[in-house]
Amino acid sequence: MSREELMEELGKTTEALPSQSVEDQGTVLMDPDPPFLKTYKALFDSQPESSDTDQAAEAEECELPLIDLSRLNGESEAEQCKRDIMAAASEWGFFQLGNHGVSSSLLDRIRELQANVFRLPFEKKASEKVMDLSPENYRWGTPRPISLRQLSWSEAYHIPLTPATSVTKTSTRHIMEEFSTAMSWLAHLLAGILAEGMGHDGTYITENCTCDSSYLRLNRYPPCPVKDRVFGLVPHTDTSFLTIVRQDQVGGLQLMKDGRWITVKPNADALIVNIGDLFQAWSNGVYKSVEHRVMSNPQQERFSVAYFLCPSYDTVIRSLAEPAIYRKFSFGEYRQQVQEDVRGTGHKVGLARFLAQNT
Ligand SMILES: C=C1C[C@]23C[C@@]1(O)CC[C@H]2[C@@]12CC[C@H](O)[C@@](C)(C(=O)O1)[C@H]2[C@@H]3C(=O)O
Ligand SMILES: O=C(O)CCC(=O)C(=O)O
Ligand SMILES: [Fe+2]
Repeated sequence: MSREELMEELGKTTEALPSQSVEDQGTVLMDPDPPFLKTYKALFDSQPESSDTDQAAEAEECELPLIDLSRLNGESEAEQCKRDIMAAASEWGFFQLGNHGVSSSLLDRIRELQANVFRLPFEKKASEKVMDLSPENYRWGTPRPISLRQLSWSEAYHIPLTPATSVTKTSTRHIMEEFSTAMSWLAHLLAGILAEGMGHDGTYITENCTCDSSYLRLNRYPPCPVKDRVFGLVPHTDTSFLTIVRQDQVGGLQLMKDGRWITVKPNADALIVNIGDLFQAWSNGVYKSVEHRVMSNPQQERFSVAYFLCPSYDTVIRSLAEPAIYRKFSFGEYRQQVQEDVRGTGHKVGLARFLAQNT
């Protein structure tokens, strides 16, 4: 969708903007960035300027295991390819996919859509439906950070993949559906291979991960003038079975490996796959949901899009093996606990809340 088409589509809603004096209007109207410095002023004023060394120090760059997915088509190579996927999920919790079959033109159209949507004025993103993305799905910063270490200098659209309610599908919805269909197919393929590695035929995943519980997350990381004091996205593990991420050339994604942060080298042709909390619990710790974060960048804005493979809320995650590390829990219970912790303490606790011996 070109910028002209987008502005045309938005033209119908521009008069809805709040009436402000010209200079305010100038500020309000055009600034796409969320008001981080203003909103979290108390934190910036009260916390020392000292930048946290582990954030300032450049983490070493690594080549994530790269899996060439076309090997699955070869008679002889398919089994080895599956073993490589299981090994990466177990030792790294992360791997990259080459020859994944998602067209680069689709990836480019998603990036272009993100650039157009996120460049709209913050006021509009926060208060109005932008194309068919509603303001409830627009997130930015962190709900109630206690310290700057808990603040994420980023904004995101969280897009549930329930079948589109609107009959007239806008071009946005088309692009989203095309992309999420491709991601869903890949995610189910990988989940099936990982489940097979656990001696299960994977139907448990495919039957429970209907598309209406998985979701897309469009991320934008605005340029950050206080780079050494905040993250683009705070360290976290994902609340999913697995996540497929496409980052752009700017880079900044880091993951924890052997107690050290390492930077994932951007590779425009590859998709990044990371194991989420639910696969770690279900596999009883065989597959690892690894902490990752995004570093803020003073000069360049960064975009990424993530697809989260999630089961329905009533699906019970029960460890396959004994003794179970985690007690069984429903995905709904898990999500609820994560949200409670994020709202209450400013960060996600995650699986540590569900250790078996806690019962
Ligand atoms: C502030 C937070 C919300 C989040 C957990 C976190 O501490 C940082 C990352 C956020 C994220 C990103 C990916 C997923 O959408 C999510 C569910 C997750 O696992 O980590 C969200 C968390 C959330 O919104 O609950
Ligand atoms: O932007 C990235 O590269 C990673 C985003 C991420 O970790 C997430 O959305 O959970
Ligand atoms: Fe993540």
